[in-house]
Amino acid sequence: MKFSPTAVKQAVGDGLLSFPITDFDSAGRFDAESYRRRLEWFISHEISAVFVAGGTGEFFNLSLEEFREVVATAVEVVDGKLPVIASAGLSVESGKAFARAAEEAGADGILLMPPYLTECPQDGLVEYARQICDSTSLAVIYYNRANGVLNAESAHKLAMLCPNLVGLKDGKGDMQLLNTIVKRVGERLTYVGGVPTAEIFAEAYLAIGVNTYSSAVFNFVPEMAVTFYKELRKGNQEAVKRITNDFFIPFVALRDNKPGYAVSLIKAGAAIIGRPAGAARAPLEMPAAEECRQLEKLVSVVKQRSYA
Ligand SMILES: O=C([O-])C(=O)C[C@H](O)[C@@H](O)C(=O)[O-]
Repeated sequence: MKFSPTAVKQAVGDGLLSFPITDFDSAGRFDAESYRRRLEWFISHEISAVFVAGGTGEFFNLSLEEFREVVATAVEVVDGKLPVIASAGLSVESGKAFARAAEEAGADGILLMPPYLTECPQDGLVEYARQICDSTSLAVIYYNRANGVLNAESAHKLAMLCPNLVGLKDGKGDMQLLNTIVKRVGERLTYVGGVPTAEIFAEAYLAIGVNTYSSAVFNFVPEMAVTFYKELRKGNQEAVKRITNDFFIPFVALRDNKPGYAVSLIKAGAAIIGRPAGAARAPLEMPAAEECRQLEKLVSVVKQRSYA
């Protein structure tokens, strides 16, 4: 089944969003077989969409050809059970090329990444996103992060210009800005919490009507990630507090040891649970042995506790 932009909007707006890491073999090449197994395992859990080659999936580290293979593999495995969203961006022209490749490979939507490197005026960002949105019939979710952050007026303008823009994913964690966007643009878009380790912001997101978020830790503690999401939505503050104290606060402290650990610690976590995906590519660095031991301890805490 293909998901229309409206169906993508609905699926993405409610339920936990998963962001698989991308598998590389020992020579550093994309490992389609290992990725296939990972996705089969992913979709055996309660999630509402699969965002492939996202930030956690090292979009910024993939060639267009590799990206095409990643998306095609995901589409085949997911087989219409959930929307598959793939990334695009960098420049208008490469954004269009990635969007085209995603569409040809059978994806249902695009996560539109910020432009590469340059500082951006607001009207320029709107134009960048508009041209890429116009080039595809897929649903687009704008990733409001880094040098590509739209203010509320620009988000509203973009939503008016692009019928296939269905969502905005926050990657900044500026609650004043996000709340202003939510209040200005309203239900025209769906909103996703998407800062690195989004769970640490999840309670704040929910309070302003952002019902869902992207989970990178789902890659290695999926049951806990799903439980956290469900308990949060049920309003079980005690369970949310326990998981935050036991896992997310120490995890975020470890993550903050080095830039890029929001991704490479996830790859280390996958190796710890016996689902290795190879090393993250440069410029990312894998955690040191002692950091991996600390992560292992966190994983064993999660295994010992029953959170629901
Ligand atoms: O594009 C990405 O991978 C993300 O930004 C989503 C991540 O899952 C992020 O929210 C996180 O680290 O939890």
